[in-house]
Amino acid sequence: MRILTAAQLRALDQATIRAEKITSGELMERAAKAFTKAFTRHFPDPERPVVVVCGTGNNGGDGLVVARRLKSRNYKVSVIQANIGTRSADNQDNFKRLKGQGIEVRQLTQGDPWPAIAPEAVVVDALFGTGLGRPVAGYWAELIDYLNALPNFRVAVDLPSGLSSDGPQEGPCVHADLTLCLGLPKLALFAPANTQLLGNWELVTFPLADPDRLHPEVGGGPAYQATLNDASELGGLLKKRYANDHKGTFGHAFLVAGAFGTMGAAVIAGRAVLRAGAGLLTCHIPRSGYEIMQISFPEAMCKVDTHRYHSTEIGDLGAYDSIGIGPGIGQEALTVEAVRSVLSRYERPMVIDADAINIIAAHPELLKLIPKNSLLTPHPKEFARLFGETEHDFARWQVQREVAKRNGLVIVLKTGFTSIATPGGELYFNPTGNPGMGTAGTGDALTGVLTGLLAQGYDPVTAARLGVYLHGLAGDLAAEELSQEFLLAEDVVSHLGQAYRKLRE
Ligand SMILES: NC(=O)C1=CN([C@@H]2O[C@H](COP(=O)(O)OP(=O)(O)OC[C@H]3O[C@@H](n4cnc5c(N)ncnc54)[C@H](OP(=O)(O)O)[C@@H]3O)[C@@H](O)[C@H]2O)[C@@H](O)CC1
Ligand SMILES: [K+]
Repeated sequence: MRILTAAQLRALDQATIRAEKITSGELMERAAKAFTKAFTRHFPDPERPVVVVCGTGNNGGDGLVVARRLKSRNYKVSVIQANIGTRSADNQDNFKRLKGQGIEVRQLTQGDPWPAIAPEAVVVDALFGTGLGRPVAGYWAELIDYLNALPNFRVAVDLPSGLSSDGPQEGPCVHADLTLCLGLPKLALFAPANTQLLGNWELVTFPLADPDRLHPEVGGGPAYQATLNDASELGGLLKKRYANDHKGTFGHAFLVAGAFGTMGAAVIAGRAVLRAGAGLLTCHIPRSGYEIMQISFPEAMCKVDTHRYHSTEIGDLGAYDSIGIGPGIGQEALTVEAVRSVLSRYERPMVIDADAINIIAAHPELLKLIPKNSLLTPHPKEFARLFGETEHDFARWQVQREVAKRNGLVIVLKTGFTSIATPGGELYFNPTGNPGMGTAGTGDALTGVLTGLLAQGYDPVTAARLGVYLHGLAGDLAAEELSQEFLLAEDVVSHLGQAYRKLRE
């Protein structure tokens, strides 16, 4: 699913109107109908009052339609009409259509005292959406502050009013508890900095023209800013397994992980390699980790380093279909040389994580040794160490894209909505995962999953998209069963089976 800019979304609306021979009012009706359906799912009790705060653009127009539709379902709904500017045509029409419906409408004009809102009411925020042209200021900014200070539950129509859809946040913004985003996702939904403003968000879909078919009109195509991975597409990318396949078919993965005190990272990552479906796994570990590995994970073969505590000399790499390197390896001088040697000798895409990333950050000349199309999986701090600090999320995505393209790498930036930048210049966002996965070892599990997918012959971009999705989905399924608080990395790994099953459905 494409992620469009506000301008592209406007063009897509027009393209939909032309292609389907509908009016803009009918499109607004579609959007508001879908919103109302989602809203009543969240708030099934029609006795709970709903106050829709509407602006004068089409976001406000949506709010007016929502009010009318909720009223027809017997909700106790009223409208606060903020007279911000000139009404859009569809706003005007829908304002007229409110007459005679028995909906209380309170007008709010600059300078008016703030309207009283009962604390139990759900506030529907329809002041501004994607048409925000500048930071909100003056009286309307104070209205946003007023709404934010209320104890009420706030539901944003499309976006929290005041949120910049395509760039860093400027100016005041409604703090939504729930955002029901209309049609297609906007980049702002994925920015970690916006988490508090958006609350939980959901996409509310309704029929819109396909932006890929209409991209000349929408100004998109390669210029679309990003794509949200969805199950329907990813499910189709899973490889089939055939009766005569055997462990050789599914690849032999090699993992360089663990050191004295961090052998858990090797165990978790190793399990994930095989649970993701690789046929064979060899782990390179320091001598002191040998018993730990063999006892806790008998399915793995071990190659033991000459050093007791660290990996220092890594032998022949020719036999392996994929390599994962980094979890728990530390940054000892001899380990740095071992990483350098692996990077310079292996010629296929590999997975580079954790300490291997920190080693590369400390020795930038290593970046050039990384085999083309390899996967780098930094979290934001590691990303900053590698590629420098950025001012905001949007700038970081830009850098992520540039460095992926320039270096021919797949860069997996691990955030709430992990982003994947490809050598081809695309940016994908992942929708699965939950805060319960912010616990030790889940990153090691991801390294394992990605290494396991590469071993099975998935191309690196598909491996990244699938691996991040499956890992997050396994975490979601585990959290559903066990709670987010309880979650351990091994629960994520042990739910990979269910995640595969669900994705195949
Ligand atoms: N396909 C879909 O998803 C569909 C989406 N739809 C909906 O349309 C929404 C976009 O509607 P929109 O373009 O009319 O813009 P909207 O956000 O209502 O604001 C514009 C108004 O605000 C004003 N204004 C702007 N900034 C301001 C400021 N800082 N301070 C004060 N005023 C400011 C601006 O005035 P102006 O800048 O012209 O002075 C204008 O009056 C979108 O979010 C979705 O809800 C559906 O209806 C159809 C299908
Ligand atoms: K809004």
